Amino acid sequence: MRVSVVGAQGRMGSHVVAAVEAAEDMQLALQVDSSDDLTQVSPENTDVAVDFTVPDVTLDNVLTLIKQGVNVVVGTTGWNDDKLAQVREALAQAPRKDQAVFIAPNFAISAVLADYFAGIAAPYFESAEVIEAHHPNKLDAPSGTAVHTAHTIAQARRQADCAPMPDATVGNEPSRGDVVDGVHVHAVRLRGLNAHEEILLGNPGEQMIIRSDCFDRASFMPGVLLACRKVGEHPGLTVGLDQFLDL
Ligand SMILES: NC(=O)C1=CN([C@@H]2O[C@H](COP(=O)(O)OP(=O)(O)OC[C@H]3O[C@@H](n4cnc5c(N)ncnc54)[C@H](OP(=O)(O)O)[C@@H]3O)[C@@H](O)[C@H]2O)C=CC1
Ligand SMILES: O=C(O)C1=N[C@H](C(=O)O)C[C@H](O)C1
Repeated sequence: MRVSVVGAQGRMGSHVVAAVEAAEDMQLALQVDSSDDLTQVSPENTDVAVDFTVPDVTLDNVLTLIKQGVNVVVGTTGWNDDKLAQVREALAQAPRKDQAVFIAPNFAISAVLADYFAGIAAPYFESAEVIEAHHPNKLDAPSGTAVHTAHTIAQARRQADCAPMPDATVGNEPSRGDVVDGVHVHAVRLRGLNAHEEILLGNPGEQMIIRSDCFDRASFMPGVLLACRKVGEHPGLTVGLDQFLDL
């Protein structure tokens, strides 16, 4: 499998380059950075392109790669329903019928399972809030993972017909964090940290905390390689590594 890496010199991209080089069933094809022409990536040299760039450019990159006729694995954050709809539309007009795009807010197994467990637990608690903590070089806030977890919690609570969460705060106090799909999300940026998430769940007299700590970017690599191997088996758009695990 020939894998090209877009954003190859970045913190994640450089790890992906090394992981692909070390994988016996993969061959590193092109390394693309911000000054390079993305249209050099094509089916002649690439089976899967992996994008770890920045939230502002990832949609355009994916649309270009779809037109180029290659499958895409995306780890970059910044996705919303409108952007995902544009990807689906582009895939419907793609050069190949079986073309595939896979987007994951997080490739680490601890984070994927934390999100999954949060969905199971959320209907059993009156309150749920998310705290994410990252290295201070991160551009976006809250993290893509925390946004995804907030939607997971909200969806599980809607399905279970839960009552609104108790909260007597008057007005939209910034100190209560961002509100994503009705769930409060708090973002910390601290030197020394990498990528961490806590899901706090509360009932009268009890609390449960689900926590994921990614101390090193090595934690994301098995998920990235799994996605490269699986993406071709799932034509269309797939979101979330949980879709490729037997959960
Ligand atoms: N899904 C997951 O598991 C994970 C997701 N992430 C996400 O991945 C993204 C990247 O994170 P990180 O590696 O830390 O960020 P970095 O800033 O270290 O890397 C981004 C890289 O993308 C390059 N770049 C910018 N624009 C383009 C472009 N148009 N074409 C090609 N390359 C471009 C940058 O180059 P230059 O500096 O020259 O502009 C830079 O090398 C973020 O959105 C982050 O949240 C991070 C970790 C795990
Ligand atoms: O920027 C990062 O570092 C990370 N970004 C992703 C996110 O925003 O959720 C995944 C992980 O948290 C690391």
